[in-house]
Amino acid sequence: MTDAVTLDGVDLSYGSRAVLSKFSLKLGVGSFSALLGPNGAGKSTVFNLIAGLLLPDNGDVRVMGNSTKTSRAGLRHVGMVFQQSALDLELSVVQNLRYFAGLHGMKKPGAEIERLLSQFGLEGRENSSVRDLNGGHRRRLEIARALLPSPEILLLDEPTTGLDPASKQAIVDAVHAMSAQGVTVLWITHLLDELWPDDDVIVMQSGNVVSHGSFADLGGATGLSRHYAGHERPQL
Ligand SMILES: Nc1ncnc2c1ncn2[C@@H]1O[C@H](COP(=O)(O)OP(=O)(O)OP(=O)(O)O)[C@@H](O)[C@H]1O
Repeated sequence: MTDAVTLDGVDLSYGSRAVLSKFSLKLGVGSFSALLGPNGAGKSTVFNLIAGLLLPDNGDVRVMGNSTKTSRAGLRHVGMVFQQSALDLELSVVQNLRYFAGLHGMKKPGAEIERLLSQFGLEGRENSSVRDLNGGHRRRLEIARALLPSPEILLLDEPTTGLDPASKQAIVDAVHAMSAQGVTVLWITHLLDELWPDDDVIVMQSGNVVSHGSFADLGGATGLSRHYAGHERPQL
């Protein structure tokens, strides 16, 4: 499988605090990878390196073959959904999407906006103010927004935190469907019930990958919860 993302021998420190040391990881095109690990393991640091928001001190991060150190070209391919909302509450659903499309130089985004509104169950809410949407619909809009420029890679940092089960399921299903269509997904989560048997699971601890395999091969939720620590179990 061709790699959409490679981190090769990456060192990353915040001041004197070394978080990643000789860290390597590959994400194949169209793979769905869940990045798990206790608080402070380095998950968001990996996310930010792939997003180009951080550059490695040493080593290389490549996105669609382009090193983030020398080229921004690969980053055109990356959509991001952060824990914190990036939506403008004062604008309507469609205004948020049109504004984002403009930032990405999309000339005629109408058809793509309509397709995404339908895919994420937001038809009929085009003109609603984001302020009036519930948390589940806001998250769906956030993901639709990230997908608008048709990124080949989608990074999501705990996108379902705080959502009701139906909204959570809708997002989990939609993002898995994107991956089946060839989008490479990296999904940071603490919630094992969001994972499907064939998902690639990467468990980090203290800046290292300590387990890597399919969700099924790592023993599913039962097997992983013995080893993996989320918010609930701080020991790995
Ligand atoms: N800007 C920063 N300055 C200094 N230290 C930082 C900074 N960002 C992260 N860290 C530290 O780097 C380590 C890794 O943090 P990171 O946010 O990548 O972990 P994480 O696995 O995403 O954690 P969480 O699940 O809490 O989001 C932690 O010890 C954190 O305190």
